[in-house]
Order: sequence, then C-alpha cells, then structure tokens
Amino acid sequence: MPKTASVRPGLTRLAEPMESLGALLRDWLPRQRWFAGKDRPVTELGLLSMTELFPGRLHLLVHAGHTGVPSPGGALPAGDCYQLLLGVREHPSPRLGRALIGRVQDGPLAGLTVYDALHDPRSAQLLLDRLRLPGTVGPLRFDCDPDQRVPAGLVPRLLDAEQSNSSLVYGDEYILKVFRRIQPGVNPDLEVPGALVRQGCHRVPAPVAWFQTKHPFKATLGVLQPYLRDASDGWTLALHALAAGDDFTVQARALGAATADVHLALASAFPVGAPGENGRTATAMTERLDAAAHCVPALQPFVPGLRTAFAALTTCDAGPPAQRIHGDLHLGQVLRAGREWFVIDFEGEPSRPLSERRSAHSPVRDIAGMLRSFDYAARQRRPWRPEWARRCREAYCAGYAARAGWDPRKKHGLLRAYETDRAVYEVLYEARHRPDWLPVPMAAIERLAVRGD
Ligand SMILES: Nc1ncnc2c1ncn2[C@@H]1O[C@H](COP(=O)(O)OP(=O)(O)O)[C@@H](O)[C@H]1O
Ligand SMILES: O=P(O)(O)O[C@H]1O[C@H](CO)[C@@H](O[C@H]2O[C@H](CO)[C@@H](O)[C@H](O)[C@H]2O)[C@H](O)[C@H]1O
Repeated sequence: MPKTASVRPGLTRLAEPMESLGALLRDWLPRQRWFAGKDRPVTELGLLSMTELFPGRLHLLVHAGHTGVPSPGGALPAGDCYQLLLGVREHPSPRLGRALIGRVQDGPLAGLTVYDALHDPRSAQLLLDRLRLPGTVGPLRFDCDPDQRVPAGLVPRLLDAEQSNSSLVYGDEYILKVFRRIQPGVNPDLEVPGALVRQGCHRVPAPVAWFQTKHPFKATLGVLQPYLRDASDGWTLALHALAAGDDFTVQARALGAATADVHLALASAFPVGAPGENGRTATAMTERLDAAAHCVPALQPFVPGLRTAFAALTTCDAGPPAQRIHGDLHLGQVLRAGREWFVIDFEGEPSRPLSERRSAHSPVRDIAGMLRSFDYAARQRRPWRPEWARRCREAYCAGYAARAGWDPRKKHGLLRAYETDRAVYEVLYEARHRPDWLPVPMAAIERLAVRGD
C-alpha cells in the first residue's frame, strides 16, 4: 500500500465534533460484518477516544447510538462502542479497495482520505511491533508474556472469515484478534485461555500479547495467540463429512471429551460457590424469548410452546453446578489439529453484556450450543440429514459423559431448555446478521415448540 500522509499536528487533542468523518462512518459501519446493530438505524455517532497510534494511523473508539435500545451496563447512551484503526492519507488510491471509507470534508482531517487500516499490511506490521514491546500510547497499554519471544518481521494477512471481530494472521505463527465491539471490563478471550493453560489444560492457544485501554473505560482491545496452522475448524470438517457421506461420530465423541476437559479446567480455574438455580434461569430464558419475539415476529406463534420448555426447568433437578463456561460453543469454535480438538474464542455470545458472559452458568449451555451446531451442519445439505445430526449428538454426549462423569442425555429437561434458549439466540443472531440463514434455527424452534425433543 502506498505511503500514508502524516496526520496533522495536534489532532489527538482536538475535541470538536468531526461531522464529515461521522457521516462517513455512519454509512460505513453498518456494512461491516462485525457491526452488531444492523437491525437498527445508527442515529448518532460519538467519538469516545482518538489516539494517533502510528504516523497516519488513528486508533478510535466510537459510540454508535441507536435511540430506544439500552446499552450494556447503562454507562453510555443506547448503542455500542466499536474499535477502529483508521489510516489517513492525502490521496485516495484504487489499491485501497474494500478498505476505503471516504474523503473527509471538514474538521481536523478535512481533505484527507480515511480507510480501515487493518487491511493495510504496513499498519498490521506496526501493530505487531507495538505488541512486542510493553508500554503505553496515550490511554492504550500494550503487554506481552515475558516468557514468549514473538519474532519481528512476520508477514501479516487479514483473515477473510465470517467473524464477529477482525483477525490478523502473522506468518502463520500468530493470530491477533482485534475486538470490534468493545465493552467495559476484561474480555474473557484474554482472561480464560491464560487461566486454562495455567491449569495445565492444553486445549486452548494461550495469549502471548494483548492491548487494552483505560479511556473512556478499562477494556480489552486485542489478543495475540499462537496460530494453529494446520488446523481445520469443526464446521468445515463436518460439512466435508456430510458432502462425502462420511460418518462424523468418532470426531463428535472426541469433541465431547474435549468439551468436558475444558469444563473441568474452567471449574478449577474459576471456582464458584453458588449452585445453579433453575428458577432464575427459567425467568431469564423466558425474558430473552419475549424480547426476541418482539424483534423477530416469526417467533411469535411458537412462544407458548417454547415457554413450556422453560417452565419445565423449575421441576428439573438442578443439574451440574454453575461454573465459568465457553458461552458460545459451536463447530466454528473448535479446531482440529493433528489428532486433537482445540477450543477457541471464549468471548461468549457477543450480544450479551460482558458481566453476564463472565459469570457462572450451567455447562449444559455449552453442550446445547454444540448440539445445535450439528443440526445447523446437517441442514446445509439437501435432503436434510437429521440422522447424521442425531448420531453426532449422541456421540458428542457419550464422549462428554465418559470424561465428565455425568451424562447430558440424562438431563433431558435441562438440555431441552438450554437448546431452546440457544435456538432463540440463533434466530435473533441470524435475523440481524444473515437473514438467509433464519430458516435453520426456525426449523429447530418449530421442533422444540411443537414436539419438545
Ligand atoms: N489460534 C488459532 N489458530 C488457527 N486459527 C484460528 C485461531 N484462532 C482463530 N482462528 C481462526 O479464526 C476464525 C475466527 O476466530 P474467532 O476467535 O472465532 O473470531 P470471532 O470471535 O471474531 O468470530 C476461526 O474460525 C478460526 O478459523
Ligand atoms: O462470531 P462467533 O463465532 O463468535 O459466533 C457468532 O457467529 C456464528 C456464525 O458465524 C453463530 O453460529 C451459528 O452458525 C454456525 C454456522 O455458521 C453454527 O455452527 C452455530 O451452531 C450457530 O449458532 C453464533 O451463534 C454467533 O454467536
């Protein structure tokens, strides 16, 4: 990418509104895969912090406001905070391609062209160099594991994946996840893998370096970890197996065992006193269902049937104790490298408040997430392969039971409630991000509401 222009002196001290940049970002943000508020118009865009991280590269935290929707924790007006790394240059270039955001008309950047600098290899290199040396830049702090030596000069590439954040791969050695939607607090994707490795659990790639901010609140902004270069994710492997008409139960069983390993390590790393409480869980699930049905009217006819799954929770036994869990477990979050399964992305469901994602939940929630994922995979092919999904689900639970010492299949009521809750989440997720996929969780909703199995 051609040389960037140096940002005008004094820029980081300017507090005046940047109307033209704001207008450009209001148009650009909703078109990004990682933008969470696609179903609501961005009514206002506020600049929360701006730091000139490198010459010609601005680190921004912006607040995209949607009136009428409360923000997590209520600390900010309704909406979400996003992290951007903007490149600023004198002239546009066709080589900017998808990275181009536009030309700013007014304020301190007037006349300059801005682009998403994560697409720019030079910016990516600078970011890795910054992570290799602990220190601060304005409100940003960079840290690394003193026992790890990240080499200089690794060639970066931006991952082109269906993801909720943006990831850069460096020389097939490391992967840096740059969180896009920022919430106050430590991100579990930094907190959890490190704690698991300290427990002797090697099913997770441990953080090697990370960066955080202290303004306008303390938050994790990015995490660098080893890249499992020869790995395939579970989703890709499952779809290949389905296309070839292959059995997937051996892998599913091993995945069940891997999930149990991670759960056992999580329970040791984050001891939790209180047992799970089905009544409170049922209330929370019912509230989530009602909120989702409000946003996605197609859910409404199924609400009474789905509510019975949550009501039945109150008569179930408490099940395994609540503990820290993965929170968003599905086939895309597991990588098979060599003969082993690894688990990645401990962020939890991105739309839930961080405090909720970092609290204790039933491990059944993760199991239900993975069971739903086998169903998702089986529905990618016509004719639909319910038998394939059923066999995988059985094998996964058997693998889990063999390692964990309790069998998810014997917790029918719990599993039904958690699967229903997960399917409701998926309906909302697909309605917001991939409306074409909505029929996949809707088919499960119909099954769970009508037949309850
Ligand atoms: N340590 C890793 N090694 C190899 N590939 C990885 C690693 N971490 C993530 N990936 C790849 O990057 C993709 C996105 O990562 P993920 O953590 O799920 O991001 P997001 O939270 O943005 O969805 C994964 O599906 C996987 O293919
Ligand atoms: O971006 P994340 O990986 O954190 O998770 C979000 O996106 C997932 C899709 O990319 C979504 O998962 C759903 O679709 C998967 C197939 O693409 C399927 O395997 C999962 O079972 C299904 O939930 C996930 O829900 C969402 O949080």
